[in-house]
Formats: sequence, structure tokens, C-alpha cells
Amino acid sequence: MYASYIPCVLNVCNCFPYYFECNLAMHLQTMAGPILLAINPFKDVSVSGSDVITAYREKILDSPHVYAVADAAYNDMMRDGVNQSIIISGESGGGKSVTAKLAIEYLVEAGGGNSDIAGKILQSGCILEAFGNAKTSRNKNSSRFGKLIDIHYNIKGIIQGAYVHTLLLEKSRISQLNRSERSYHVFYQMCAGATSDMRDKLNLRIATEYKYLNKSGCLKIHEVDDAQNFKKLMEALGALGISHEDQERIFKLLAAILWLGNISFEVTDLENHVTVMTDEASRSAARLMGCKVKDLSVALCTNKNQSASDDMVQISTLQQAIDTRDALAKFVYTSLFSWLVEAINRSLKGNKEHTTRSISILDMYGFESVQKNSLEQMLINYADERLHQHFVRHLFKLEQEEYESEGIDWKKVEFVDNQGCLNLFEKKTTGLISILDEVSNTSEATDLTFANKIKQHLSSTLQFNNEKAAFKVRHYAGDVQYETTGFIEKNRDTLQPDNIVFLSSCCKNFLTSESDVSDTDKQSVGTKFKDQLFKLIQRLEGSKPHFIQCIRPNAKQLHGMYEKDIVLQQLTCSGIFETVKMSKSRYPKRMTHQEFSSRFSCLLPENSRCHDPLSVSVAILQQYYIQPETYQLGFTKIYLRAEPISVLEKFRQQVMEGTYKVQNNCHRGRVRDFRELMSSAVTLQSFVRGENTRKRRNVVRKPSDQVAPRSLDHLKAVVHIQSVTRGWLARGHYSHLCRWKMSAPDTSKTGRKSYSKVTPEDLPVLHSNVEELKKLVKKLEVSLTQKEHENNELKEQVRQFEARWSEQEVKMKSVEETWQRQMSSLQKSLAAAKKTLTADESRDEISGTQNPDVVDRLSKEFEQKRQNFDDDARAIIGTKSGHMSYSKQIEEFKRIKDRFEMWKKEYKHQLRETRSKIVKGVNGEGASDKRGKQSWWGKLSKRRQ
Ligand SMILES: Nc1ncnc2c1ncn2[C@@H]1O[C@H](COP(=O)(O)OP(=O)(O)OP(=O)(O)O)[C@@H](O)[C@H]1O
Repeated sequence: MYASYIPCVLNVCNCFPYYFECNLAMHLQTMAGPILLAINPFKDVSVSGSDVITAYREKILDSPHVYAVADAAYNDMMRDGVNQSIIISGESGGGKSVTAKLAIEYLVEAGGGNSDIAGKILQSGCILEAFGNAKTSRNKNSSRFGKLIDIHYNIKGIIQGAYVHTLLLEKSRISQLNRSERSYHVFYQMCAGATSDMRDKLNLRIATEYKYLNKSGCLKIHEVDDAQNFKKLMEALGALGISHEDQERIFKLLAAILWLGNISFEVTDLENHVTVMTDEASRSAARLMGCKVKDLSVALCTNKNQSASDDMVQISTLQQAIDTRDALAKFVYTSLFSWLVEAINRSLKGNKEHTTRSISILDMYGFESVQKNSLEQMLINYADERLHQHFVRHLFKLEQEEYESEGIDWKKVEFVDNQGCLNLFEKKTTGLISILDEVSNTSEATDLTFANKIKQHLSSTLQFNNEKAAFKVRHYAGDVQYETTGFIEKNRDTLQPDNIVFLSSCCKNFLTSESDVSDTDKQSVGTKFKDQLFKLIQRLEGSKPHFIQCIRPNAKQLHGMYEKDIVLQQLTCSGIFETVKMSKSRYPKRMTHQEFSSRFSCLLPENSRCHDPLSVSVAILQQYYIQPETYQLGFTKIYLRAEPISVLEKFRQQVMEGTYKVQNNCHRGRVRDFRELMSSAVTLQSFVRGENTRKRRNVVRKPSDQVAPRSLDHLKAVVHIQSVTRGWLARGHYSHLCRWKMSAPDTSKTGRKSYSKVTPEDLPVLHSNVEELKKLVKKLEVSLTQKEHENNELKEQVRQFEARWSEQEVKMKSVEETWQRQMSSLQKSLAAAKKTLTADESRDEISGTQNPDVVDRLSKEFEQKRQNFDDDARAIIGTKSGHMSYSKQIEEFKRIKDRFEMWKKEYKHQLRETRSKIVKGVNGEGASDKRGKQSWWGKLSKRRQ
């Protein structure tokens, strides 16, 4: 659906400017490839707030919006476990800070909404805005510092804490203001909103009475209520846990800065040497800073000549004193700002141990070009270039390089690379920052020296304006001319060491950070800024970026006005057209074959999953009919357009839901099994308890029953009787309690204890009842302990009993087996005897000697006995689960065995006799027959004896 917006954006810029004009009634947001374009409506158009957040979270809304970008970042973090960043760029006044605020609002809500940390994160924005934002000619609420907020989450995506990184606050604004601009909001808020008590303590006046505020001719902002905002600021300071004492100190220093600006100097000699005028301004400033007027005067009106070998102290000239005063004011303010950022970070630290990933939101000062651009503008625009390079690198360079190295069929998209402009700033020795540092380190150097030096080194890249000692830089966002006046002083930004010592003694609470003091000695402003910027970009490099480009629809900050050229210029400079071109053919989703196959292999039948990741990936794509033009297979990764990935994700979701359901059912089954096991254990325990009780009460039972196990039915009956008995006892106890309650005071109606019915005569009865109850409780406790002890003993008995049981079972089995073996062996012997006898019969028939009766009788006897023994043995086995104990059964078996042995002996004897009779009868008939008869007998005798 985003694709439908892209041609609109292109048309807007070329042929259909009315499209934007029509849509300015609302906060138009649209996608240009992977970038969200957010057009500043310059009016609250109410497409934000908790309802809209919910709609995006629940996917009821999915149209392009900053909430959709934040949602994608959050979901990507949760799914891939990778840190994310939302990079918001655009010109000053484009709406970056408002957009960042909306993104934070969403991310806070997604990460658990109402937690303490979430509230603090939102409140910290109010403090940073009051102390770091100001009205400029381009924006009534311009951020004068760079800001990166990391929101930390745990593995479940719940907010754990946050950290605010800041980048160089524009300090010149404290003492110098351009026409119609304001200093930092907090000064105006304090002057408008302080309570009378606070005013007295701070000797506070209205803003017009302070020179640092009134010189620009702008004290109020249309539709902005400073007093109301002061209340919000105080609330936020409280919410962040900044103590009352610290708050007082903060406002004291702010008031001191304002009074410092009002300090004037008196010329004391012809050489223009000065001293501080002792008036309300100097007295107030000294009191608020916690020093004497005399010390403040020394700090402002003397300087050490460091070039002289003896560090000679000199009286300052008027200009020197003014510069020192302003430098002190700026130093105090920036130290205060750093202290506040540290305090905010302490408060947002939260639960660092559980932090696993984060989302960073970058809101930098936007590209700006004012009437007289100085070092501040140069650094702001340099930061903007660095950020643009990050954008170019991720959206054009890295992606295209990757397609090439992965062997993807790809037509290269040309883009404007701003690396050249970056080199102009960053190059060692010949870059603007290096040259500025080099010149600043020379004590005699002036701004003109700097101008000449850059002319010498960079004449081929820069255009120069000799009249203004200015140079022009061709930025990606437009040409800017910088006037070198003030560059060296601003870059050095040094305070006299004596002044640092002085400040440390009076506002030490806010100069805790060693870096405040030492860095000013070591690093120039330019180098420090460059280093901080590098660290920031490094942080961003370690995360997956989501880009938002803010567009300023007109220069007048008016709602409903569209200036085509301004918009077109912003779209062109920010590389939106190349991005759109690229997004037509790019593959927004890429995964290694390993990642792809392990994520989606659940969509394949089990037997197809064991192949290599590439084959699995191909199988998945084929199985789900993914169109070949929507993906490409690289050497190590698979590249996909948006549609196939959403199709596969949908299928995966269905499979996962199904799996969870099955798992839940299994889990429920296991719980059921466990319950059954529990109830069996309870049954067994109650049986054992019953047995134990019977033993204790000497219930007389048949000797065989004493060790015999109960049958299942018997057990059930016992348990049933027990439960009925327990129920009966419980009912009895309950009615006893009821009777007791009837006699106790009535509390049911009033809900309170009413003792009105208790007469003095009742008291002894009640006391004795209570005593009785106490005794009863004690007794019960003792018997409970006993029972527990007994229970343990019983458990042990059961365990032993079970062990004996299984032992007996093994024995029984072996007796049974022996019995079976003997019977079958006898059967075999008899069968052999029968066979031989039959052969003998036939021979007897032939010879006339017959013994059929004897053999028949023997055979019948054998059958009869076998039947008897079998029946007896079965009868014993049949009683196994009935009423006979195992030992009894074994005894019976032994008895049968003895009988069997006796019979066997007798039978053998009979067999032998019969044999000898037969042998005698047939003696003369042949030796071979005799051998034949002996052979079966021999075998039988061998086996049986
Ligand atoms: N989404 C929005 N809804 C309503 N008004 C907005 C919105 N975005 C910006 N504005 C208006 O535009 C002004 C400038 O916006 P913002 O301060 O966010 O710009 P910026 O890009 O951060 O500027 P800078 O770089 O100077 O800090 C805001 O003060 C506000 O009045």
C-alpha cells in the first residue's frame, strides 16, 4: 500500500503541487520506499495520542505514520533480537523533535506503558526542551543540542530504563541573540512562572529587565504560555527525583546568569582598565553564586598574561571584562545543562542488569542557514552531513555493494554521495576542523589567519568572500556562507584557569564532572564535537536503522501553506528520488539461508527439514508458490520483497498457534495424570493409616489377613468408610462450631463486634471457653505432629511392604515355572513310553503275548494325576489376587510339589515293574527290540533322576 504513495510524492514535486496543498489539512505522512516522509502541519491535527497508538499496535491502522515506524522498530527488535534506531532528519523547523516525541510515546507504550520509567522518560523531554530549546528565526522551539535517546528493554520487551546522549549545546545563545530570537526557554519560564517566595529569594524580575534576554526584541512566543510551561517544568523536575535543594540551586544559578548579564563596568584609567560597578546586578549575581562582590570583580576584571614567564596578573580592559563575564555565564549554563543530563540519566537508569536490547531515537539539530552563519552553524551543518552519510551508506552504498557481492541480478542506482563534503570537514591536517584547531593553538592567531589558511589549503573546493572574510560550503542540503569572525574564540572556548578555580569554589555542585574543567583545556570545541559525533554514529551503526525525513512545507511556519520550491528542494537534497527509484527494485527483507530455513522450516513436513539450509529455503519457496520475481537467492542470503515475507509469516503464525494449542493439551493431560497419581497416593496413605489404627486398637483379624495385601475392592471399601467417617466427624465439628457461634457475640449485622449482649456473668464462661479452645488447639497441634510422624513411619512401612511383595512375586513365578517344566517333561516321557508300548503291543499281537491292560491303566493314571495336579496348581494361582497371601500360596505349592514327587516316585516304580514284566514276556523275541525299549527308558531315567 505504501507504493501507492510514492508516485504521489513524485507527482507532487513535479506536476501536481495541489496534492500536498489538499492534504495539508491533515498531518500528511507517506512512505518513500523504506523512508517515512512526515510533513509538518504546523498545527495540532490530532492524529496522535493513546487511541491512535492502540490502533497501530493492534494493526487496526497501518497507514504511513511515525507510530507505524516505531511499531516496526519494536517488532523487529522483538523478532530478531537486534538493536534498532529511528533516525529523524530534516531541516530546522521540519518537525523532528515533535516526531521524536511521538516515536518515544509509542515505544514507551509498547514497552509496558505505565511503568515509573516510562513516565520519567516522557517527563525528561520537558526538562531537556526547557533548558536546550529556544526560539530561532526558523523555529519557535528549535533544539539547540543534538539528542540520542536509548530506550532499554528486557527480553520480554518491557522497558527497563533509558539513556540520553547529548551533543554540544549552542552556548553563544546565552549572551548573544539575533533579532527576533530568544535565549533558552527556561529563563522566560522562570521569569513568568516563579512563585513570589522564589522571586524574593532570587531577586527575580520580569524578562524585559535582563540584558541577556531583552536585546533581541523578542520576549514572548505567539500562543506559548511560559508561566504554564514553568509549572510543567517543576512537575517534571520532581518526577525525575531532583531534590528540592537541587532545584533551588538550579534556579539560583539561572538567576545568577541573568544578573551577570546586567553587570556593568567602570573605566578606571586612560588605558581603559575597568572594575565592576557595585550595584544591584553585581550584588545579586555574587549572592546567588555564593561569593563576595569583591571576588566576582577580581574574577571578571583581571587576567593572567600567560605568555609572560611570571604569570603576571593584569587589569582587564572593558572588552576583556565583558568577554570574561559572558564566558563565565556560558560556562555556568553549559555545566548546569550537563549536570541536568547526568541527573536525568541517573533517574532513568532503571534495571540495567535485565536490559538485553534497545531502540535509539536520534533527534539532531537540523540543517540551517541564517543571515550570519558562524561556528555553531558550521558544526550543526557538519553533523547534518554526517547523518546524511549514514543514510546514504545504509540505503544506497551498503545495499548495492551487498547485492553485487552476493551475485544478485541488480541494475545499479546512481546517487549523490556527500562523502566529499564530509572530507572537507574531517580530513586530517587539511580539513576545516583540523585547520581551525591548528590556528586556534597559535596564541597570536586571529580569525583572519584562519580565513587565509583555509584559502591556502582549500581554494579548489571552497568559494571565498574576501570582504567578509567568509567561505562558502556546498552542503548536500544547500550552499552556506560562513563568516569567520569569532571562529577562533569560539573554538578555543577557554576560561582563565583562575576563573575555573573561582567557579569551582562557588558553584561546585554543578561542576562535579571533571570533564567540565579539564576538557576545556585539552580539546577545542570543533574536535570535541567531532569526537562526540563519531561516538554517536558508531552507536547507530550497531543497530538496524529506520529513517524518517521531516519536511517543512513553508518558511513562515504557517499551517495550510505549501511552498513548492522549498519542498522540492528538501526532497531533492535528502535523496528521496533516488530512494524511490531504488525501492522499486530493492529487496527490503534479507536473511541468511540458515536464518530463513530455521524460521520457516516449520512450514514443511518433518522429513524435508533435514537437508542443507539452501535446499530447505528453496523447498519452502516452492511449497508456498512464492513468485520467482519476488525473491532472489544470493550466495549466503535470500533477498525478498515485502509480499512474500508477509505471506510466509502469516502461515508461520498459524502453524505456531496450532503447536501452542497441542502443547497446551499435552500439558493439561500431564496435569490430569499427576492428579490421578495424587489421588492414588492418598488412597494408599489412607489404607496404611487405617491399617496402623487397627493395629493400635488391637482389632483382631485372621492370621492370614495380618500381612496380606487388600484387594482393590477391599481398599476402595476402606477408603470409602474412612471418607464417610471423616465427613461425619467434620459435620459434628461444624455443628459444634455453630453452637459455639450462637453463644458468641453477634457481629453479622453491623459488621463490627458487638458485645452488647454479653453480661458480666457471661465473662467467666467466655474466658473458660477461650481457654478450652486454646487447649484444644494445642492438643490438635501436638496430635498433628504425631500424625505426621506416624505418616512418615507408615510410608516407610508401605515401601518395605512393596519391596517384600515384589520379592514374593519373583519367587512365585519361579515356582510356577518349575512346576510347568516338570509337568511338560513328564508328559513328554509318558508320550514316549506310550509310543514304545504301542509298538510292543503290535509285536505282542504277532507273538501272542499282550499287555494292553497294564499300559492303559498306567496311561489313565498319568492323565488322571496330571489333571489333578494341574487343577490344584490353578486353584492356588486363582487365589493370588483373592484371599490367600503369597506366603500361603507358596506353602501350598510346596505341598503339591511334595505330593507330586511322591507320586512321581511311585509312578516310576510302576513303570519299571511294568517294563520288567513286558521285558520278561518278550525276552526271547530279539535283542534289537530290547535295545529299543531301553532307549526310551534310558532317556527318561537320565532326565528324571
Ligand atoms: N506533527 C506536528 N503536529 C503539529 N505541529 C507540529 C508537528 N511537527 C512540528 N510541528 C510544529 O512545528 C514546530 C517545529 O517542529 P520541531 O521543533 O519538531 O522542528 P525540528 O525539526 O525539531 O527543528 P530544529 O531542528 O530547529 O530543532 C513545532 O514547534 C510545532 O509547532
